Amino acid sequence: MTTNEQANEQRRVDDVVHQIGNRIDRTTAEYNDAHQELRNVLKNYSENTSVNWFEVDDRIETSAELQQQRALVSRLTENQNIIENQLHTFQELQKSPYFGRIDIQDPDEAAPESLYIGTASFVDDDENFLVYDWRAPISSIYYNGVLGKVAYSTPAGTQQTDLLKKRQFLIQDGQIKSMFDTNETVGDEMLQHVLGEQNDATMQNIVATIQREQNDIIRDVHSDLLVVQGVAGSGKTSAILQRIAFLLYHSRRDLEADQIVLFSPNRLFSHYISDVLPSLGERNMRQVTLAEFLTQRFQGLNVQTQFARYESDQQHPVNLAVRRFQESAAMMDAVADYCQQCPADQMQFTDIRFKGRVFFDHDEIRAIYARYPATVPPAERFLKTKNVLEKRLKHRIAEEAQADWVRDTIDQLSDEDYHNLLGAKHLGQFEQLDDEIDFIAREIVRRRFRQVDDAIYNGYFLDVYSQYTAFLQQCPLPQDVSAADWQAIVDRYNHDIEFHKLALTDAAPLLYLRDLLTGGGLNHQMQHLFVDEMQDYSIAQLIYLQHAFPRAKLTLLGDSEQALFKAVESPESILKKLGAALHAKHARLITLRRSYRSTLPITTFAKALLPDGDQIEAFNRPGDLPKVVIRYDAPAAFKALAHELTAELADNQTVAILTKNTAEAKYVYQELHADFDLTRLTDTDRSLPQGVVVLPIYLAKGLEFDSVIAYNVSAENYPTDQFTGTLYTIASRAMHHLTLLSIGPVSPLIASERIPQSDLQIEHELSN
Ligand SMILES: Nc1ncnc2c1ncn2[C@@H]1O[C@H](COP(=O)(O)OP(=O)(O)OP(=O)(O)O)[C@@H](O)[C@H]1O
Repeated sequence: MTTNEQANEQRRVDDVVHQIGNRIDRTTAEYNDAHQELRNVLKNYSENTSVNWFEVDDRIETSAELQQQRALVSRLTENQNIIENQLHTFQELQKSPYFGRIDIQDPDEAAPESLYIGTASFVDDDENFLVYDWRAPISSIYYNGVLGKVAYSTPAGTQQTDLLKKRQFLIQDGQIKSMFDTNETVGDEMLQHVLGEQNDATMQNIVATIQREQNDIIRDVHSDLLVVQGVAGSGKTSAILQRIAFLLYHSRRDLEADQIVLFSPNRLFSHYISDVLPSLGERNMRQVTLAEFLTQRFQGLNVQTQFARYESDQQHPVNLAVRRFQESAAMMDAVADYCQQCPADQMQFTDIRFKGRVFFDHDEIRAIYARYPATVPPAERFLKTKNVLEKRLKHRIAEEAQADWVRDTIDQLSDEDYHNLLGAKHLGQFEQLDDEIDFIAREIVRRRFRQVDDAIYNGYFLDVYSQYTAFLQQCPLPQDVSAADWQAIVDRYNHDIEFHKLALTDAAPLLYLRDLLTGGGLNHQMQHLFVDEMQDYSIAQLIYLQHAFPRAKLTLLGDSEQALFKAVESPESILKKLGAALHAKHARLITLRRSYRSTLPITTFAKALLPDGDQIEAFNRPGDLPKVVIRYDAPAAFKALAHELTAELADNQTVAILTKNTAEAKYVYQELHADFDLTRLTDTDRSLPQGVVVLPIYLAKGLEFDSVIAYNVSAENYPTDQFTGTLYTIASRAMHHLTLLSIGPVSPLIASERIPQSDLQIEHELSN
């Protein structure tokens, strides 16, 4: 690239930055006006709320006026927020207005045109696009096309053009730091630069360097089930976030950020990714972990977390055949069949009680339920039963309203209470005073019986926990599960429930059973459901999530090699299984094989841990070989660990010691915290502190660190290939440096012929 050319480009950058600066001035003035207007209205509002609270008629009038003012406040606040967002977008653009340029020659145009692409559009006062949003239809050429004839989709159909030039820029604070012309989709030079940077504790957007396969994930608007299987560090999480930004742009009118939900692996991760969408001018989607979701659905029960189960699996043998069945689509089908045919006499109805006495007897409830034929779906029968109970409750209220205690209560009501009970009804609305008194009487009784009303509304008259036991008792079992093993599961479930506990494996089938029988649990608002680290979810859980969010399109992302909780599966078999279980109409699998996170030596080592690791393509970023440090007792090991830590801290911003489980993390913390600024992270932590962190690997899922020290990769600690996924996940968290500390002989997974010694630096101290 000639310096002349760079000077021309810099002149354009200067001009665009100048125009953005002018726009910022104007927008700031607009913002100040909007802010002042809002303040005036708010002042007026707070003055109004302190008057006229004594006379009922005045109160009603005041309330109408207040409602009008509240609507005005909300409109002005929204307006102020919009201007504030615009301002923020312009301020970001001013620093780095764009990262790409494409020159195209449209068939019906005389001359070629240069288009510049950035994180948002910028249009000058004459309606010229000085910068195109990276999500605009034309921008897809930048990510997908190689020079020559290219096509791109627009709302009006596919368009053709000739791509003459593709240029990438790195612009910081208005200055071009580097620029390259490329024929590739997005050239490696730029990626080298971006990936070589240090980690700054939160994830960055990748819009300047999105790769072709990632772009397919981001721009897919047709699939109802999109499964992404990508190796560690291949940009799955990045792709989800840019996909959300794309979807919000693409469906601006009918999709809001809070109609998108992401199931994330842990709370640290939620925080780690929280800056990406705002950096693209979008609001964050909803985020929830599986544990949070289940806790919310099972209020009052202590549901086992994935982490607790992982820890417990390491200590107690697991009956794999039973576990496989409990987590399968067959189990969920069995639940659905059971609910569909469950006769009234097997429904576990319970009494609705009030003040220690039976208000509605369970046999009365059963008789109502039994009125409706078995052809009516169970949730509908349940709803009809609720309606009948509501009617009967109304009747009981009317009867009770005649009781003496009610009349006595009315006599003692203050004016204020009387008006409160009248609620929206105006004084004098009733023709007879008796009617008004009757109304008040029923209102008093209704409030007294609210608990019964709530019990009916919430369907508390069905004991879903015993119903689940009844289901388990009759559940058809696969051949490899014996009746005795199954009975042990039923007993354990009953025992747990008694202590308000629930095993993770029971959560999805139990929720499914509850929803199918009672008709609750559905969220029709969500339009997109994303599940990251899907390999840690059972098919049963995914089926439940799809059931719970019936309108949502699904994007599931994972890496079966990183399965800490179960065995590895091939992407194709996963898609087949999911497509069938989730009844997808348009299922699509995208496989990402190129790993971007780690240096070449780290990825080379990590992939060699896996039997089929040669499918992983390492990005060619140079770096030091992973270092294996072997010591033969704990004191020597901690001395070495302290030494390594000091060295790593000198060169890196984020250093993590990753362990196999919580017990190890606690131990490492005990040994080191006196000498280092060290934080042990647990599943309640939400953000990554400065200094060194120590945490079990399952809490580091989805995260990355400049330097990783894997604690105790000895043969004793990682004896068999059951731990391959754990070790691979640990190694693949490292961006620039990886150290493997072993106390005693190193794991056979590392001392394997698949890993040539030349791929490692080995520091071996013989015991004396
Ligand atoms: N196209 C890209 N341009 C620049 N950086 C990228 C690109 N794709 C991925 N990266 C970077 O690679 C790293 C790994 O990405 P990400 O965390 O999205 O991968 P992942 O597949 O979700 O990883 P894992 O499954 O191991 O958690 C991040 O630092 C991300 O910014």
